[in-house]
Amino acid sequence: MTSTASPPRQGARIEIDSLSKSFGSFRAVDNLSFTVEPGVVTGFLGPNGAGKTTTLRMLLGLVRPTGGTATIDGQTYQHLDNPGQVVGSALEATNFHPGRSGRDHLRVIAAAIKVPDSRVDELLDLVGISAAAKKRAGAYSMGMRQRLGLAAALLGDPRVLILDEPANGLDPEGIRWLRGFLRHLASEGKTILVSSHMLSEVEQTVDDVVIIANGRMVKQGSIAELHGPRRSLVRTSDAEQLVRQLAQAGLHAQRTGDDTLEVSGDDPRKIGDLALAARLPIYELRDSKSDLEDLFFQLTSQPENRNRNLGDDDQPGQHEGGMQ
Ligand SMILES: Nc1ncnc2c1ncn2[C@@H]1O[C@H](COP(=O)(O)OP(=O)(O)OP(=O)(O)O)[C@@H](O)[C@H]1O
Repeated sequence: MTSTASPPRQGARIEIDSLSKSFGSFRAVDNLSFTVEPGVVTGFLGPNGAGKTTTLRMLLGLVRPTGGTATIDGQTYQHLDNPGQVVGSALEATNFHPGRSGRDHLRVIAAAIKVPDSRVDELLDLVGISAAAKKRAGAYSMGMRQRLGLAAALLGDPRVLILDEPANGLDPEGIRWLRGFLRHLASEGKTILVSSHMLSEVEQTVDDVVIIANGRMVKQGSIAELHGPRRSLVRTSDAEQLVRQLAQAGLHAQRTGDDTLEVSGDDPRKIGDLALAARLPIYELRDSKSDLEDLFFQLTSQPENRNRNLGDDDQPGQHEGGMQ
């Protein structure tokens, strides 16, 4: 494939390759490898202390890896030509001068990354906080701080957006707004990596997931893959008989309760028709979705993945400022 044949891509791929970080004898990130593609929203998930923020900080050149590499568009953050216009990030919703207004906070960043002041009002409007533009950011609610952080991340119209727990502190309406907003940015071809410690919080926002626990990879794939093949739940008067009836028609079904069964496949009409032919009433027929939060818990709480912070002796040292 020649590069001239491919259309220009707005996004840039993030590549994490054998990345590790130790703080003293504590391995916060342990040989992690994954890629994040443009044009989709990727969730970076793991329980508290799993190593998400440390990984993001290495990607942003704020923490020095003990081993491996973290690159954006093939370059480490330090080697990017114009980092402010390649990658925008919001790591902490409190990372601003509390006495400064929201607008002034954005102006300072705009000047630093050489973006015209006009972008500031544009972004305040886009994230829905223009009415509070002149208020002290210190008086903002958590949700408003999240929006301000997002505006700051987007000032340079970056191709890559990295957000640490952006849904924290947002009310249901805010989460809904964020979902639509991130989906829109992804549809423009941006690369979006969003961390969260709750799969249910981002389940409807992300297309792909990277799940880590205890600094290590647990699972990577699409949300659809996590859900597994489609299944239907059926409630009827005689589950055993319906299982037999469906089996004769080549459908795989198994009883899951006194009057319920689960059928593999994706044709509820066929199930309904077969039940009618067998003169069995249908009391309920619906998609049987796996509970992703349960799955997330199972994946991350296996003994080998259980978080060392929650009860181990091998405790990390104090956090330090600056490059670590
Ligand atoms: N500077 C540091 N010094 C010592 N230990 C650290 C330092 N930074 C992080 N850690 C430890 O590394 C582990 C991973 O922390 P990290 O903040 O990356 O996790 P996280 O997945 O982002 O968790 P959370 O969801 O709680 O933010 C934790 O045990 C944390 O205490």
